[in-house]
Amino acid sequence: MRVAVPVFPGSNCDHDALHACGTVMGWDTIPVWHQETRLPENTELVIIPGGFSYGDYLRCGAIAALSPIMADVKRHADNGGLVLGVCNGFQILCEAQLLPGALLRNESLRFIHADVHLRVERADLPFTRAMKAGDVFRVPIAHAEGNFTLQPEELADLEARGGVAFRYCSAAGEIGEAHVPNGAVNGIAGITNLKGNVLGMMPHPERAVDPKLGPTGGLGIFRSLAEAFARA
Ligand SMILES: NC(=O)CC[C@H](N)C(=O)O
Repeated sequence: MRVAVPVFPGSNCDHDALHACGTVMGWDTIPVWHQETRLPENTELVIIPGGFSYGDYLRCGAIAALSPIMADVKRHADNGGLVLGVCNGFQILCEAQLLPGALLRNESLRFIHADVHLRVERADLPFTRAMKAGDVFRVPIAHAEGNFTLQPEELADLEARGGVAFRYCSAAGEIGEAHVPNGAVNGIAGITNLKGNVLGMMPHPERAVDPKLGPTGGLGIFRSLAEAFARA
């Protein structure tokens, strides 16, 4: 499987994505500077990494969404190619209108780093097919603007079409405001587009995949992608 990881000025989780996909999963993983206009030939998965692209100026992800490489990421997504946006990558995908909604400042107005639990809401996606609906996994968050929001009609539409991939929950899988770290509406931690080939999430699965470095709650997503490509 060939993975492209666009790198913007201020990205820092590109290295986590390269480690997870390259070292841990053994995939051919290529960093791509944001000024490039084409993804590498035969790219199957694009991971838009976390970080602080353009210093989070204007709004997180707003400037990166206009970077030259993003036109080719859109083409890749329009052709059904897989795109995973993590944290700042999720913010960039919303700003690029590849996903609906916006990430506002955390309700606490503070940067939060913590481990959270996520409940799988959709287990039929290329990103989740190795998991089951209702499964709970633990991954880290590290963000200042993870408070996902949508206009009420758009939110109703997102929920009705099953666009919510992951929700924050307790270790036992219970849903509720008490388990939402940032104020995100309906406890939404990750969403997918209509076709299910673009997924954005605030938590960092790519930081929880290597047993040498710590817990491996993020592996379900990478195993799902491996399965999706084995069957393709
Ligand atoms: N870890 C990240 O990608 C951080 C995203 C963004 N800079 C924020 O603080 O919300």
